[in-house]
Amino acid sequence: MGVGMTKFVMAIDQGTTSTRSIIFDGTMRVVGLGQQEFPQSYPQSGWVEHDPEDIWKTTVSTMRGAMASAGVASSDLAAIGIANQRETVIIWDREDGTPIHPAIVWQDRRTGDMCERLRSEGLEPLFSERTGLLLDPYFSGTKIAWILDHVEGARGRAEAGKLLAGTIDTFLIWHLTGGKVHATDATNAARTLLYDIARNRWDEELAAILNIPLAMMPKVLDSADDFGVTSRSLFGAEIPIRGVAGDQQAATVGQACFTPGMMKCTYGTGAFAVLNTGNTLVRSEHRLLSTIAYRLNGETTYALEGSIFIAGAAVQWLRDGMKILSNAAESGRLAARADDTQHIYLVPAFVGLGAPHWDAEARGAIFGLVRNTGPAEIAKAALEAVAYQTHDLVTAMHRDWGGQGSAPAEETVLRVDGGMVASDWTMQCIADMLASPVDRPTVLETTALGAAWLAASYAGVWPGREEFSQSWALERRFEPQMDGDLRARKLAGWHDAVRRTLTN
Ligand SMILES: Nc1ncnc2c1ncn2[C@@H]1O[C@H](COP(=O)(O)OP(=O)(O)O)[C@@H](O)[C@H]1O
Ligand SMILES: O=P(O)(O)OC[C@H](O)CO
Repeated sequence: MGVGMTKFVMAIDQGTTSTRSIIFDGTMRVVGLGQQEFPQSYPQSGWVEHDPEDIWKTTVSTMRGAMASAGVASSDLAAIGIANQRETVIIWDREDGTPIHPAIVWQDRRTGDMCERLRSEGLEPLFSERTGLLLDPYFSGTKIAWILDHVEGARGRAEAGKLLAGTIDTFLIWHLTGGKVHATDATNAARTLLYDIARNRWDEELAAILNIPLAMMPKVLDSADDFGVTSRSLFGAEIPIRGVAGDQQAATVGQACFTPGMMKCTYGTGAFAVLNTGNTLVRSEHRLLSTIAYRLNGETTYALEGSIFIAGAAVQWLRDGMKILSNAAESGRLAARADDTQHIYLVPAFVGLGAPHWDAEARGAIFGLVRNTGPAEIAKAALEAVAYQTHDLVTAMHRDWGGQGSAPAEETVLRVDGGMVASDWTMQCIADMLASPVDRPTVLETTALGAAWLAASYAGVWPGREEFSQSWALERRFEPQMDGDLRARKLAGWHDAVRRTLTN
């Protein structure tokens, strides 16, 4: 590769439990990786925080680690793409960058009362109409309001223009550019409860209701755009930041779900199903979210999203909390030898339930325990819960999408990715519950790949949409095998268990 022809691209995947930086070469192959976990903080029941310093430090050190492992210098990188855990917010001082509070993480439930109050004032339809979201503590807006309400003097400083707010992408861009750029992309803005997704602009009325000065919010750019360059003091060279998207939207891009009706689901800590609805903003009648899949060249592509808060996290709980697994992979082996005559249902409402129930107060439950229930049956129930919830989301999507007179989503298969798709047992179970195929691609780093493609296509070093879509390759298709009656019985048992868990 000659001078000036560098095609290496770095993706930063700043996730809930770890930060990863991955370098791809010009043929879109992974050539270097840096990964670091960081601590989670649970200061009160239902609260989840991250230390912004951990997020920043793991980002820089994994970027350096990825360059070292690939043997690539900063000057060899054509562009950086950022994918981030969404909704998590940080507020910091405009002058010196100091955060005024720990990051409040997407899973955090502390603004449940605020959401309840806004709902009781009849405001949910307004928020929903403008933002495509619901009044749930999951989203950023009430978290920002909470910090402004609880940190002394914060609202005054925000009104005076002294504080900046942002989701994790914005926080990283600000620091990477040495405080020069305060920006986000449309997919991240779409998760704040402050952004009008039809008009593509911050909404003054919603900001006024939440008492958030819009001056503290970042400029909103396309998902592939000019987000500035990294400051020379960090890595030697100035590396252009050219792609940004929330991690689930980045995975949608990485899975090449560019055609309306295509759908992916990412199974990590939680699970997030995203259905591309093209340039149609589909309003869900089944409590799914309407959101932005990506915005390219000023053109918005919309999506329907179903969000499950606990997927792989239930496996982590079995491993670290209950100590009935020595590693995550053991869950599938245990499930495979569970006693089939037992009907155990685990409703993983550890932080409430997301779509389609949106019950912030619900907490987890296990039903159907008998005298000889053991680790195998519990592990099976935890994995099945992921499949049942996927079924509920995908069913709701079919109804919403079919109702628009578009090609039925039933005709498309579900593309899957995320740490949990390593589990063949779980993937088969999902295909069985959906009664439709599940496709696992060869590249499982789809979130990073999507962020890299956004940046690299903007920088002109990777192919465009068509060629990129054709490079998507199937590793394994899971075909449904379960008898229809058994499936119906199991789903009925699940729905009964959920009913008994809900508080609303
Ligand atoms: N073989 C497996 N079987 C079941 N769950 C798994 C397996 N491997 C990983 N996981 C789960 O996947 C999750 C990690 O996925 P990852 O995509 O890295 O998560 P995140 O991006 O949310 O931090 C963990 O919660 C882990 O329990
Ligand atoms: O960090 P992940 O991969 O679990 O993703 C978190 C989501 O973006 C939350 O909305």
